Order: sequence, then structure tokens, then C-alpha cells
Amino acid sequence: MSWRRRLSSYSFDTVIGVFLPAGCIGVLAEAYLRTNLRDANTAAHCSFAASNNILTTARVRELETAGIVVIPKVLSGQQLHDARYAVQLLKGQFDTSLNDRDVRQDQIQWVRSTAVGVASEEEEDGLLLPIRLIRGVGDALERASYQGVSALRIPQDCQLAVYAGDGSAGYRRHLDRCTSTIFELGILEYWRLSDVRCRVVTVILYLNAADRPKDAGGSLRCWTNNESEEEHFDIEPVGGTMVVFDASRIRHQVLPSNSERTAITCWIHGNLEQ
Ligand SMILES: O=C(O)CCC(=O)C(=O)O
Ligand SMILES: [Fe+2]
Repeated sequence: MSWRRRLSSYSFDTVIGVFLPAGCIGVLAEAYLRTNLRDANTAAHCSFAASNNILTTARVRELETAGIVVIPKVLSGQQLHDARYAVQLLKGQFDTSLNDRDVRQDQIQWVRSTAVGVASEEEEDGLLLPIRLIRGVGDALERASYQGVSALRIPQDCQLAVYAGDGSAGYRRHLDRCTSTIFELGILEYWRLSDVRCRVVTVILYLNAADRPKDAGGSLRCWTNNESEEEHFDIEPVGGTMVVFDASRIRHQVLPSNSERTAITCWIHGNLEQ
């Protein structure tokens, strides 16, 4: 029996009285339970010596005061080459459908160190080091008691984003952490955005060429003062540059890129009070 016939065999009262409330509860339950953090790891679990060497205690203190730190030359030319080769092999698996095209025009794919979404371990190799480096930042933050936070959670999934070099692909100004209240969002959206509400720190590692010219565009424009539109600075997405910033403080935008632009991002989560 088709679902239409089966449904028409129920009385109007049954549909209104049983199926409608059940459907509403289902939608609410899906929103409440939606999370990518179920298999997230502790910061200690993701500890990586190279990340601790990069994000020294001095840099963590700088992150606390300035809200952002930029660390160049985190990857060698060979490591960048390997990472970019791995990204090439993943082409065709990128997804634009999840993105609001008015807001951002990149293509993304979620990658994890346990070979989900990649065809073989060999193909994953080049991305393994970038993933470990960005996921290892959480441990460096905890060791240096960043803003007194503890119990950071590191998602398994990191975002791999490719912006086409068509001179138009970018990402409108935004904050990575959702700071809107339940009254502004409504309960459904509030629950759906539970992961984004827990983002504490953003870690980006650029996988472009180390000699990417300035006119290739795609700079990351950052605003450090929310009161002022004027106070901003640009970071060139040169391959091997790591950017770490406070996800609830630094508004940022990706300027249009004239050359293909690749970045891998990890959001470190925690339970900060809004
Ligand atoms: O790739 C970048 O420089 C930033 C991307 C970004 O803002 C984001 O994915 O939320
Ligand atoms: Fe962002």
C-alpha cells in the first residue's frame, strides 16, 4: 500500500491528534540531538609535540590579549606539496550544497585523521600532518591555561575548504561562534546550532603555495575591534601559515580569490558562558 493510501485510511482526527504532534516532536528531537561532537576527543588525546612547539606559552598569552596570533612557516615546502597532492585526490568529493551561496562561495569537505571520506590511507597521508597540527592546538591551549578554560573538545572532523580562483569566491564577514540567544534564534535553530555555540578557538592552516603572490587575493580580513569598521588587517593565505583566533571575538571575512585557495580548519570547542 502506498503511503498516501495508508495515510488516507486514518481519520482526520488521528492525523491531527497523533501524527502532527509526533512529527513536531521528531523535528525538535533531531534538532536537540544534532551534534558532530559525539566522537570528539579531549585536548590531551590530540596532543602533538609540533603543535606545542608552535603554540608556545608566549603565543597563548598573545592570543589572550590580541585575540589572534599568526604563525608563518608551520609546514615545509615538501609537506605543503604532499598536502596539496592529497587535496587534489579528493577533488570531486567536495560539497557546495551545505553552504549558503550568498554568504560563502567555497567548496568544503570534512576530513578526519581516521581516513573517513578518503579513498585510501596512502591518499590521506599528505593531510595527516596538517590535521594533527591543528587538532594539537587544543592541548597547547590547555597546557598554558588559555583563558582558564578546561575540558576542551576537539572534533574528529576538520573542514577542508577550497575557494576557486575565479576572482569572486569569498566568505562574507562573520563570527565563527554563534552568540545569538534562544530568543533571537528560536528554540529549533538554537538547538541546531549547539556545536557552533560551543566554538572557543578557530585554528586555520593554509595549504597554498609558500610563494603565493599578494595579487592572488583571498586574504583573511580580520576586525579586532567590534566598535570600529575601520580597524582591520589582512592576512595573506600563504601556504604554511597558521592562524589561531578567539572564535567569539574576531570578526573576519575571506576576500575574493584570484587563484585557487585552500585552507584546513579545526574548531576547538568548550563550554564558555555567553
Ligand atoms: O579560510 C579562511 O581564511 C577563513 C574561513 C572561514 O572564515 C570559515 O571557514 O569560517
Ligand atoms: Fe570563519
